[in-house]
Amino acid sequence: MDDAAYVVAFAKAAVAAGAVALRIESVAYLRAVRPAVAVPIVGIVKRDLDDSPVRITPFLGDVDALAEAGADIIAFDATDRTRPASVEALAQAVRGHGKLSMADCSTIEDARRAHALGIDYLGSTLSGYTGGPEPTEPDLALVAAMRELTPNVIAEGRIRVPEQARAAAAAGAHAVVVGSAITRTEHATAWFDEAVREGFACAPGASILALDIGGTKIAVAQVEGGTIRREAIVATRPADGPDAWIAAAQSAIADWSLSFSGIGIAATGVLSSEGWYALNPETLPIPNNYPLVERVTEIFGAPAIAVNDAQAAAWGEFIRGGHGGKNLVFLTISTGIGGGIVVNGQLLEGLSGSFGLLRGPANGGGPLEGEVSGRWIAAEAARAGHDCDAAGVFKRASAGVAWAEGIVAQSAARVATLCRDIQMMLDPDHIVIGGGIGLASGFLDRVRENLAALDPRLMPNIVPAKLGAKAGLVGVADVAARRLADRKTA
Ligand SMILES: CC(=O)N[C@H](C=O)[C@@H](O)[C@H](O)[C@H](O)COP(=O)(O)O
Repeated sequence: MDDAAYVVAFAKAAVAAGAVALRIESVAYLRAVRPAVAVPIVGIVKRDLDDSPVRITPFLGDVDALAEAGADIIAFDATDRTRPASVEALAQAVRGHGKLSMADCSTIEDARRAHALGIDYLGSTLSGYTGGPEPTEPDLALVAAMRELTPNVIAEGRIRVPEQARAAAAAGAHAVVVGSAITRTEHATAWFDEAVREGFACAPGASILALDIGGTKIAVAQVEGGTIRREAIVATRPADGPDAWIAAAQSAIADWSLSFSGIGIAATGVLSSEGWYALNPETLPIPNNYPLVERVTEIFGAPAIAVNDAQAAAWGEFIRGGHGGKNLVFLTISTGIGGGIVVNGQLLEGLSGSFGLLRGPANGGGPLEGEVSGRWIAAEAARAGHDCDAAGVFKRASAGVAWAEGIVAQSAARVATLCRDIQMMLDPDHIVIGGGIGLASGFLDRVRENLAALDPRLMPNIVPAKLGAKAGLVGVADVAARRLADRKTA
């Protein structure tokens, strides 16, 4: 598309569609376009310099050439970086030709300086291009901040779809520049290509192998488009170590003739860029920083990703639980308490959602899960002289046995406090509760009863989990499909 004939054709098409001005790069293209359209033209020259990162109209001579070629407005880099000509000198040169000036800014500080120099238009052009990773969205916050300085704000950079152009205008832009989405057809085509590939990975036919490695069992499933096609479960033998756990998963599916595009691993503990490690080695004694993703990739021969099991389950409930909304907190209350948080449709990872490790209310500041979970319920029963597990305590509580009711009530009250605190911190649309204790008969009702006196506006919306033990498999398969598709197109 880098050809004067195409540039002229794009220019005419833009004007025919309603564009009130054009931004044209290079003196040659400006000369070609000038006689073809009647609208004002913002002219720039782009250069790659050895001794300066400034690319847009760096030299005073560029200003002269653009003015001569018929630009009405001349734009130049207005960032505070090493440069051949100062912003002030460029602005003066533009003024000297009787033209209007546009400052291509990267920050509000650039804009302030440019405005103080009397530059006519402030553009958000260079936001995101002066270091660090390139953002994907337009910088509308900068547009809005510049609008506080002057109404002559031009929104520019990464405006790809009409909705973003509308939002830029609504944020206070006087004009909106759309570049690549219109003229770099090779880029626009690549965006669609990427989106389609991402879709393929989540499509009904795409198979993901999902592993859910917990303290007592390992579930392996073939997941297609969010549906579990087959599943196998093997016991985790904690003492054997991770190589053996992976080998057990592999032998569990030895007779599946299966091809899959990727692997998602949901696992207890923390999955960090350094590897896999246990927060609570009692659940599973994971050696520190075990390279789980690398080993699984090697052994199964397909690309893998890994996510904490409760976080994977949170994602599974978010995408398939039918709860609605964009924000959700998931709690699984069983032998311990796991959790996951989805904010604005994004899953939080790392340590987030380690609700079981919050400080409990009892003396000593021990972890909350040690004062709520199934293990605690059974231990409380034993302390009271009754030999039964958590399920037995629940059975007796439902039958109205006072000591059992007391234990369940205490656990539910602590979960209620946790839900209240979560609501205050994150204000999620739903708090989804799963796990053997969380879903035990009457437990959620008791949690809600404890919150009955709360101001209704602060009341958490507590709902039961829908996917049960499958949530982690479904969730991690989806995370894998998305990430692996991203990787393919990166
Ligand atoms: C950073 C930089 O060099 N921007 C340049 C400025 O002229 C152009 O490459 C961009 O295409 C233009 O700003 C429009 O933005 P987008 O193509 O994202 O709609």
